[in-house]
Amino acid sequence: MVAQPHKYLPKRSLSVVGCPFSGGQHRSGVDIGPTTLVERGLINEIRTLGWDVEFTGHQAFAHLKPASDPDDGKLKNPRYVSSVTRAVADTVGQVCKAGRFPLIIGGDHSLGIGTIVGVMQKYPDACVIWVDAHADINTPETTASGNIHGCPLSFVTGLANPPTESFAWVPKCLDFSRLAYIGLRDVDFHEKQFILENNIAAFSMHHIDKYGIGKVVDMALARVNPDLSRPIHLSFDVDGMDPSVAPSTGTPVRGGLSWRESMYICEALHETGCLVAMDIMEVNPSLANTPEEAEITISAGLSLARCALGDTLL
Ligand SMILES: NC(=[NH2+])NCCC[C@H](N)C(=O)O
Ligand SMILES: [Mn+2]
Ligand SMILES: [Mn+2]
Repeated sequence: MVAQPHKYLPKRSLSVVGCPFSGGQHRSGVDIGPTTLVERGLINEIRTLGWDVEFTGHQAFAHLKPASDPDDGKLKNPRYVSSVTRAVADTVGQVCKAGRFPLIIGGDHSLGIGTIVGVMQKYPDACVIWVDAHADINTPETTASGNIHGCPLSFVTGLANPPTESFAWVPKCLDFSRLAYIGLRDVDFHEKQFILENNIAAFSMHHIDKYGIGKVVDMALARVNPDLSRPIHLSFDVDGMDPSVAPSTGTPVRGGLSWRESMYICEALHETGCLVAMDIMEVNPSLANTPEEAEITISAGLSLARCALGDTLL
């Protein structure tokens, strides 16, 4: 495919939305993901690609942390996650409405609640490509861990809506027919049922082995965006990548996307001219056995951003 002119953005303008947040899971350090990516030159790398980049510092969440936040059923930190994702939805909504591309860097994947709600405010018919080892579609009832980063898609699709009282503000804004997964390999029992019952487009590592990544991206687009007539929101959990290329993450799963398969997804979505928003989630530089492990994970995060934003190989 030859790169198309962008269908939704008048010019290459982008806002980096840094979300230093770890409340959707239990391992500390994922909150330094965004700060580390920016320190390692994210902004400049994107500017080099011809984007006008706005970055006015990371989002501040500390004031949103309640003094006490007892579990809501099984859900951990429900009030904190709710307030943070609500603030992120506002910010992302404003960025999109201003005609800019939000590049949201996490932080844990509970932030996806906010990024999807925000993107849908401007682009209500957008589709979501969710690259992840996990399906992140547990409901407050089915979650075994209580970690909300394993639940965002049940909230925004209405599978669990309103999910609980603390998340009553979350609109049902993503139809199952507009969600496609790539890279799945660690999906919980109930999540498999939800995917099958609701006919969600789901491409696991098995499909990538069988068809190759080129075909899988085409098949995913054929399901959720057949005529390339819808905006695309790419939500990339770095644990979708194999731990050999992205080891510094909270829930690594062996047998994942290679470096090139990961970059290919981003390049191919860029080429559609429909990409309007991107999340890079679950980079946790503190979970590294060696400095090299953190290094390669950060490089991978930077590279995903460049590939999605028009870096070309030639
Ligand atoms: N965004 C992630 N890394 N999610 C991992 C989710 C793991 C598991 N399915 C859970 O519900 O807890
Ligand atoms: Mn994951
Ligand atoms: Mn995830």
